Amino acid sequence: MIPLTLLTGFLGAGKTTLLNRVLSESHGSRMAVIVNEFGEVGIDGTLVEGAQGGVVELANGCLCCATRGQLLVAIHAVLQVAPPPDAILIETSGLADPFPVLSELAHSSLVEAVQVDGVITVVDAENFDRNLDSAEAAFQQITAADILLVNKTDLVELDIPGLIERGIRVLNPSARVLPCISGDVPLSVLIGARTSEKPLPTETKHGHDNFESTVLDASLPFDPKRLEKWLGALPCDVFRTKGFVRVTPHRNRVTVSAVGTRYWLSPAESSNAVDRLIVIGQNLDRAKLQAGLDACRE
Ligand SMILES: Nc1nc2c(ncn2[C@@H]2O[C@H](COP(=O)(O)OP(=O)(O)OP(=O)(O)O)[C@@H](O)[C@H]2O)c(=O)[nH]1
Repeated sequence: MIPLTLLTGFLGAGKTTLLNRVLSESHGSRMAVIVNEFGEVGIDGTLVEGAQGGVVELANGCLCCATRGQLLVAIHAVLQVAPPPDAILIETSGLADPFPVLSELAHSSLVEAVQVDGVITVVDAENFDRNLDSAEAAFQQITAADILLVNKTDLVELDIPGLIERGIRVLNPSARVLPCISGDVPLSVLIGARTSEKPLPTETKHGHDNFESTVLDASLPFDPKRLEKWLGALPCDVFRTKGFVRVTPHRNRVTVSAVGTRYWLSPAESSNAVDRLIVIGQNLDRAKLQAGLDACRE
């Protein structure tokens, strides 16, 4: 049986950051990674580095609904690669309810081949309350977890992780809770994380709480100062922005990542990425967002 880990957590909580950390530390182990994105265009597949067992990207819909059938196809495909991977890690979209995914794994033709090794949920310490207030999926991600990583503790006051842990305990008393920065926890903690077989709900209330995604064209170079100003003033309904753009003066490609109005720009590793931004949020005004971005051009 090949161990399968489900990595979940709300939009921008730090799942890909943790995944890359795990991959960089899991020397010698062939890990296959399946990444799922809510938006129609996948970015995470480009941002995942070093999966020796391969990376499969499932974009255009959430694993817990639209892309459901595709997950089994993807796992079967991963298992057919020779030699088969030592472990499989699935990063769900930030809006995924993990329970339907677990239920599908439990009832599928895969029960003889893979075994759920644990559900790891990354919690964004800076946006804990907001995320829980905005989406049912944020509750389900906490409830389903074997391990909860309270991430981004560098961005909050010292007493906040403790308060978050108390809140988590109400929803999930049995999980292990660990505070961290950039998913920095020992790999040994994440392996074999399953604490107990949680009963799967017979019915799940499903929906994405009016979340939607849109793609903004970013094909011309930007003035970095204007871009930063725009990112730092995005409307409050924008939860997550990510993608690639080119910036002046040398037209270097950078990775853009923003959670709410907190943003990160870093040199892009990938040379074959497309210059565009994916925006995920509620009540998105695409025309206004594109106009705002266009105004940041050089
Ligand atoms: N300051 C700080 N930044 C962090 C930490 N963890 C992650 N980040 C940053 O937060 C942003 C989002 O992190 P990701 O790992 O992409 O989050 P994600 O959960 O994969 O996001 P989605 O899959 O798009 O929902 C990135 O720009 C990270 O560099 C942390 O502990 N502290």
